[in-house]
Amino acid sequence: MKTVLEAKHINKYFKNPILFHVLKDINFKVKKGEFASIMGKSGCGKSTLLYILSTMDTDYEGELYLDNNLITGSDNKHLSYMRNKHIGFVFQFHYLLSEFTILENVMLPAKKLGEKSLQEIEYDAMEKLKMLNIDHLAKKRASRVSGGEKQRVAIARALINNPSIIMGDEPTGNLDSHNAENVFNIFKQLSDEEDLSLLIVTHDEDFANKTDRIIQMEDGKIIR
Ligand SMILES: Nc1ncnc2c1ncn2[C@@H]1O[C@H](COP(=O)(O)OP(=O)(O)OP(=O)(O)O)[C@@H](O)[C@H]1O
Repeated sequence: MKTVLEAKHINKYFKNPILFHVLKDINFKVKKGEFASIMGKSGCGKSTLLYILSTMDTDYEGELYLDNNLITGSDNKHLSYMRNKHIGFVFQFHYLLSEFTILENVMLPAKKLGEKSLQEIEYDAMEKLKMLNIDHLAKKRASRVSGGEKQRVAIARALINNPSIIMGDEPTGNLDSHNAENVFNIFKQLSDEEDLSLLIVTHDEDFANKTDRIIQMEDGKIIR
C-alpha cells in the first residue's frame, strides 16, 4: 500500500535555556487510507510532533516525506506549496474568518494554491459542503453558525485541495459528545470511502480506539 507520510529518525530539541530533548528518534509511516491517532500524556510531545509533520516547524533533525517526496530542507515557498497541496488541517479551534461566508472560508486554501479558476473553486467548495451536509449554510457568515457546524466547515476547508492526508490536533476537543461523534464519523467515512489518510492527536480514548491504529507516545518516544 502507498505511503503518504513518513517520519525517519525525527529528533527535536528546545533550548529554554537548557537543552531539552523533546522528540527522540521518531519513526513511523501513515499509509493511504489509514486512520491513525496519536495518544500520550500531556507534555509527551504530540503537538510538537504534529507541528513538524505538518511542515510548520523546520527546526528538527531527521527526514520527513510527504507522498514519497523529501520535504526536509525545502525552502519556504516549496514548503508552503507542499503543505497547501498535500495536507488538510483541522484544529481544536476552527480558525474560520468570522466576517467571511462559509463558502468563502472553504474556498480560501484553493485560492491560495492558485491552480483553478474561481468558478471551479466555488464548484468544488459547494461539493465539499454537500458532502458534509452543510451546503445550506454556504451564504451564511461564519460567525452565525454553531460550533459543530463550524468544525464541519473546517473539515470542508481542509478537503478543498484534495489533500493526501488530514492532520488534526484535538479536532473534537471543543465539541460536545454528539458533535464529537459526528466529526469522528466524518473522518471514518473519509478514510473508508475516500481512501484518505488521517493522523489525529487526541486525548479521547474512545475516539482513538475506533481508529485503525494508535500511535502511543511517552516522554518524546513512540512506545507502540
Ligand atoms: N516552544 C517551546 N519551548 C520550550 N519547550 C517547549 C516549547 N513547546 C513545548 N515545549 C515543551 O515540550 C514538551 C512537549 O510539548 P507538546 O506541546 O508537544 O506536548 P503535548 O503532548 O502536545 O501536550 P498536550 O497534550 O498537553 O497538548 C512539553 O514539556 C512542553 O513544555
